[in-house]
Amino acid sequence: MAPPFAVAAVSSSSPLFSSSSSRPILRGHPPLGYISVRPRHRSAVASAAATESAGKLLLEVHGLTASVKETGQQILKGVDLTIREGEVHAIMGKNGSGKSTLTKVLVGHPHYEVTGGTILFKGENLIDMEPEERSLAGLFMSFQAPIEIPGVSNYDFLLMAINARREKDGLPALGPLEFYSVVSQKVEALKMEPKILDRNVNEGFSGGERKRNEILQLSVLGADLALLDEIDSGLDVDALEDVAHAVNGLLTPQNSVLMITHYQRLLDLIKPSYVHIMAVFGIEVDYDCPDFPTSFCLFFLS
Ligand SMILES: Nc1ncnc2c1ncn2[C@@H]1O[C@H](COP(=O)(O)OP(=O)(O)OP(=O)(O)O)[C@@H](O)[C@H]1O
Repeated sequence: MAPPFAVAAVSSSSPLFSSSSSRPILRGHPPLGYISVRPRHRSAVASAAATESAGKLLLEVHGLTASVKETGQQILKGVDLTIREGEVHAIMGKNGSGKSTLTKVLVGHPHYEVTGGTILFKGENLIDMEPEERSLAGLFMSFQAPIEIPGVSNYDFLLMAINARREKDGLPALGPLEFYSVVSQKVEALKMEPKILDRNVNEGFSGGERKRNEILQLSVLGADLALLDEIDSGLDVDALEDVAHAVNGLLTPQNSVLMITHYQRLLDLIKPSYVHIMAVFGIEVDYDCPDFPTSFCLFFLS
């Protein structure tokens, strides 16, 4: 049976934190698998002003439930999540609480079945789209364990992927030489060896190389919403800084990032506008957090 985890967004400025101990006040038990990111305690005027100044809606998830297709085991039990353009969201929480499953469901991973709720991406029903269509619509996912593609070089893979995106956008295909000048700059920016382009996708790559390669794919393809699942795992300090620098360099007021992490060090490098925490014990805290001091997250994880 899946554990009774809940997800909430928290802020240091929240009155739910007592000033003396910085501990959150428990507010009863939210529904299992619950995620909410919308502030509940703002005044109507403050809420209206915030909505007016906020970016356009990018992702709207409501009451999402999902199961493992093969066994019918329910993993997601009613997820609500709203992401606007220009926001960086982080999800933290205990192992096995459903963080990766949520992102895999968003990209249409075939192992999972959506059993209820809605997902709108840029106003379109994401659930009706094939995984390829989701990618072409501007969704990118960096997997926790990136897969190998034997027999396909990194260079050919990236060229195919970018040309598929360009075709969808009505742009002419890039030729191999033209693309080389684009991709080699990205490789250099990520401090990767140029020969990484000639190697088969992820074949024999070290853990760190795989993670950098995921971010190389993101920087070549671009995305309206990038889902980054534990991009910090397996990276040494320098590599983490390079990867975070690359992700920060891709952020614009029009695109967004949803990152999963267990570590504060990533949040120190890629500053989140919202942090959602998979919490046990039915803690429900529900605020946005532009200046979130990430040590608060660790309280929940300890
Ligand atoms: N395809 C699957 N088959 C069986 N069980 C699955 C499958 N996918 C996910 N689960 C189960 O669902 C639960 C949530 O898994 P998930 O990987 O989403 O957790 P997580 O929060 O990302 O964990 P971690 O922090 O360890 O990466 C786990 O108990 C996991 O074993």
